[in-house]
Order: sequence, then C-alpha cells, then structure tokens
Amino acid sequence: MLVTETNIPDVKLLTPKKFGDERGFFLESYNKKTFQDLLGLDIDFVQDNHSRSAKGVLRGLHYQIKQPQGKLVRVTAGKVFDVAVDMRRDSPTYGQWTGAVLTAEGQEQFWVPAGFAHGFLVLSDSADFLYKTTDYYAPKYERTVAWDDADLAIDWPLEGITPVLSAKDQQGTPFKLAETF
Ligand SMILES: Cc1cn([C@H]2C[C@H](O)[C@@H](COP(=O)(O)OP(=O)(O)O[C@H]3O[C@H](C)C(=O)[C@H](O)[C@H]3O)O2)c(=O)[nH]c1=O
Repeated sequence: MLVTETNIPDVKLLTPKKFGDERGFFLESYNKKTFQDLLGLDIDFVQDNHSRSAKGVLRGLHYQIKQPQGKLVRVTAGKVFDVAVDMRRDSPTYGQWTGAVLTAEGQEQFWVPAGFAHGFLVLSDSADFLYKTTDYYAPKYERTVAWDDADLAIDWPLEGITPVLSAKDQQGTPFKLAETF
C-alpha cells in the first residue's frame, strides 16, 4: 500500500498493491492492520456504502456535525474527482480543500478523516463509489456545504460538464455560515 501525502496533512491518498496475472488482478482493498500501521490510527469502520452515479453527478459537500464520519473512499467502476474540505476551526488547514482523481483502474483510495466535508464529481460515463465510514449515518446531523462556494474555490474539473445535483446539494450552506468542528 503506497501512502501519498496531500496538501492537507490529515488527508491521505492510498494506493493498494495490485497483483495482476493472466486471470485478472487481486488486491486487498482494506486491511485493518495495514491501514492502522501506515496511518498510525486506531480506526474501526462500522458501515460500508455504495453509490452509482452517471457522468456529471456531483454529490456533496457533506458531513455530520455530530457522529462525524471518517471515510475511506474508492471507485470500483469509472473515475471521479474526490474532494475533502477541512471543517475543523482550530486546524491550520481550516477552510482548505484537497482533491484527487480516483479511478477503478488505479484503485486509488482517499482517506478523509472525521471533521471534513466530502464530495465527488463523476468524470466517467458512470461511477461506482464505495466507501467505509467510522460512524453510522445520522441524517439529523448531516450538513451540506455549497459545492461551488466562492471562499472554498474548489477547482472542480468541470470542462464540458454541467453538474447534476440533488435538491439538497443545490441548496448547500455557504462555507462562512456552515457549522464547524
Ligand atoms: C449517506 C446515506 C444515505 N442513505 C439514504 C438516504 C437517502 O434516501 C439516499 C440517498 O442519500 P443521499 O442523497 O444523502 O446520498 P449522497 O448524496 O450519496 O450522500 C453521500 O454523499 C457524500 C459523497 C458523502 O460523503 C456522504 O457519505 C453522503 O452524504 O440514501 C442511507 O440510507 N445511508 C447513508 O449512509
């Protein structure tokens, strides 16, 4: 498992070793000991999620203000641009974002700790997005930050894409007014 730093120290890009042969490939998509040894974190995941989206779908930016969820995200079909925003007021990277292209081919994974807003934009015709969370879904605590917030100025790769958003995501909260950790 290769760990790549991002511009936000707590957010990591992980690339598992892929064993290919004439049959196809094998990889360990998650190994608790590897994950903990590499990141020095004692983390337990309690939920696995899977969403499928068409090209141009943008889901986010979401976080839970209570029961915040750490997320280990990956793509098993297609390609997305994945984004994490630091919502921790006392963090030196508060209000900063980091993004990475995650692909089924490369099997890159993004570790997004609790305290971050998270979202992604689908760049392929379709994308299957799978992720593990460190706490349970709690809709009453869910908050949404505007994906196109001017203060965040996230550089979404929108060339030729008009984002497809849920009603909730069309009404995201401006970052300046968003609840923080
Ligand atoms: C997140 C979630 C949703 N749901 C139900 C609630 C709705 O009936 C339906 C779709 O929910 P939503 O539109 O919130 O799904 P996404 O827009 O993909 O939300 C996710 O998008 C961004 C990228 C995230 O990081 C979060 O994990 C999550 O907020 O699934 C559940 O039953 N359990 C869950 O854990």
